[in-house]
Amino acid sequence: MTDKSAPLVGIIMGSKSDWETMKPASEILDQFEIPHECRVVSAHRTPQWMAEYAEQAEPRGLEVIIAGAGGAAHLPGMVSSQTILPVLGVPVKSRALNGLDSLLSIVQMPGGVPVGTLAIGDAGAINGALLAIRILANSRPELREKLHEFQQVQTETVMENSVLK
Ligand SMILES: Nc1c(C(=O)O)ncn1[C@@H]1O[C@H](COP(=O)(O)O)[C@@H](O)[C@H]1O
Repeated sequence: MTDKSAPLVGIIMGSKSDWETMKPASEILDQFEIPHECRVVSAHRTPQWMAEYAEQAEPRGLEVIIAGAGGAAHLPGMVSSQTILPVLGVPVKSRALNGLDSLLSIVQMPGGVPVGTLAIGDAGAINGALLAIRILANSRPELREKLHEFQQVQTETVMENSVLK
């Protein structure tokens, strides 16, 4: 029997300071009632834990990993190199370079080690969660239904507020 509460998505981030950016991803997954976990895992500061996390993710039943990191953001790529799960990278806005460093560190992967790179900041985190849900929805019709509803409500909300003057 499959455990309905076992996490399907792992949200990881290089530092606790990334939580504010990554929290909206967790909120979207909550909204869709997707079991997930949120952990600090760093390629730089906790390399062994990162390797363990990446290697164990698939056997533990995770299906997608969303990895947020800022600055020299090596976490998504290093995790991708040690798992066959889809890894979605969220560049966290850095103080020094506004997240451009994070974006470039995540996006420019060598061929053979894929990371799906999202936008800088919380929009990237939100879309990372929605992409994770779309991936899960490929084999879960009930999730596909929820995604249709989500899009419809979003469109209706924008249309209801479309007249500005
Ligand atoms: N980019 C990485 C990695 C990594 O890629 O492994 N580990 C931590 N960091 C980043 O360092 C920034 C500053 O971290 P602190 O706020 O803890 O100094 C964070 O945005 C984190 O993602």
